[in-house]
Amino acid sequence: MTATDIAMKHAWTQVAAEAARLHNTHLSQLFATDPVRVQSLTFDAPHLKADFSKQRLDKAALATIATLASAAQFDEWRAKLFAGDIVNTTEGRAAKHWLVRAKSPPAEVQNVRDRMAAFAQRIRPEINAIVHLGIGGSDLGPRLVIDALKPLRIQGIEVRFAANVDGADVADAIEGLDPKRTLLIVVSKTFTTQETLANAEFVRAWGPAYLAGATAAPEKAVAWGVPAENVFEFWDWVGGRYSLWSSVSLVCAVALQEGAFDRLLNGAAEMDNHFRDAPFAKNLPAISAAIQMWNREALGHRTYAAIPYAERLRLLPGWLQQLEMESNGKGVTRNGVALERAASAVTWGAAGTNAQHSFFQQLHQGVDEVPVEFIVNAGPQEGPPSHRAKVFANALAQARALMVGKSAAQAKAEMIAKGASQAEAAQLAPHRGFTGNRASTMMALDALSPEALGALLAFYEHRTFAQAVLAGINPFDQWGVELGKEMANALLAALEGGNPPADIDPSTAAWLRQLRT
Ligand SMILES: O=P(O)(O)OC[C@H]1O[C@H](O)[C@H](O)[C@@H](O)[C@@H]1O
Repeated sequence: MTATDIAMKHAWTQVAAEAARLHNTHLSQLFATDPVRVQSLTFDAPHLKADFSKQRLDKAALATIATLASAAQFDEWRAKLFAGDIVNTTEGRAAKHWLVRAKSPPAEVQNVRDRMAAFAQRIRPEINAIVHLGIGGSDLGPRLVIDALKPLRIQGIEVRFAANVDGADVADAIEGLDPKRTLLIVVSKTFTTQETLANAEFVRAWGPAYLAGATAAPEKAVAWGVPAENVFEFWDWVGGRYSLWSSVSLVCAVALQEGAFDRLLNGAAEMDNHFRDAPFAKNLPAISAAIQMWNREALGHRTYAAIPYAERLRLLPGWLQQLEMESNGKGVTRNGVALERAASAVTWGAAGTNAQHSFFQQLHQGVDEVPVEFIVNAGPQEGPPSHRAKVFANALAQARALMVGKSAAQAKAEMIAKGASQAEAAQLAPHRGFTGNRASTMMALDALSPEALGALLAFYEHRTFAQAVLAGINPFDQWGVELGKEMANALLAALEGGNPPADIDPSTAAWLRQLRT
């Protein structure tokens, strides 16, 4: 065991003791004993405010997690990230996604930005549609940004995305478009991804007039047929799920109004400065990481739900899912030692208020507690002005209901007051009671501007990194996706008429026989 491992083990004993102290404390009680709880557990960062007062922890618990952060060498790892040191140790790479959005980037980054802007200006008058093909990190980020910033979209340019290798996706993507006025953008860091290349072959054969690519393997894109002048590079030091700031978002540079993409980068850079410079105790991504870790590793909540109460952020949970689960869904420490506790929870969610009418039932009355992260847009909103208060009322009500609940006795009394008989009320009370005491965070963006969106997404990137540091893992590799890819290649050959692999198991063999084309 290294000295760091020993220090972290010791700090964990203290964190676990704090968790045991607070395990049976009702959230409402925490407010009763601390009149300044809201102020002391609300944190600000550029464009973003977060209130953690409805989480099951107090200042003492947070201070204990801070000792874990120093045992885990949080300051040192953060410095390494921003120094461009090799933090992705299994692949021998830096993780410099922050450099791609820097205010004064190096020449190679600025050069691509300038080429993207020039390309955007040149191509806009020629097209009325863009088909963006990519998957995972080459899809989820730009898809979210295009959806979130719809009011800033250029009129007259339709944007379609396809990722899935189920042909329905790409068939939908070109449906009704005029190839003579369509720009196809093929996005793949490696330019080897089966799904993206299969979709790209199909759309290229359909005959789009314009073709561009975004990749960290420009020679492969050119060999595939993208004109060299339309290949926009990014670099192996930008992880796929951290890449939306790069040429991966060429679609945003073209389809959003002039300057919007730069504003997104600027907002992210503001969050970078905050994360880089603020001490742990005032650092929003770091504190939020500590709370994520507290919920997962100290209190044992296996999942959490991210619920944006903003329709324009409806794609946020999907993007966040890849970011967090592909980064921190790991089983060993940086040194390859099996983890004693999980490094991250299952991330899932959907936009409110829709989510209230589908799965919130379980959040309120299911046996397992699922911490919820609410995100609201406190700035101007689109559509009918009277809707604004309704969105906020619902978000606040859900968070409050999760916390305060309603006892069976209270439910019974309410029913009797409304005229139910004693027997009927007694029978229904257990069904109509809520345990409450369920944790949530309330976060607010100052607007749904490109800057605020950039800051929010960068906040999540840094939180993911900070959580990885607290868990002692490498968040920048994804070896777990490789095995399935290798097997898919072998099975594809068998499905297309070749022999099944010699070591095939009986179940897969039976399915191969059934599904063979
Ligand atoms: O951008 P690409 O090289 O096509 O990769 C697309 C995606 O596929 C891989 O399987 C990885 O798991 C993702 O991290 C990546 O974003």
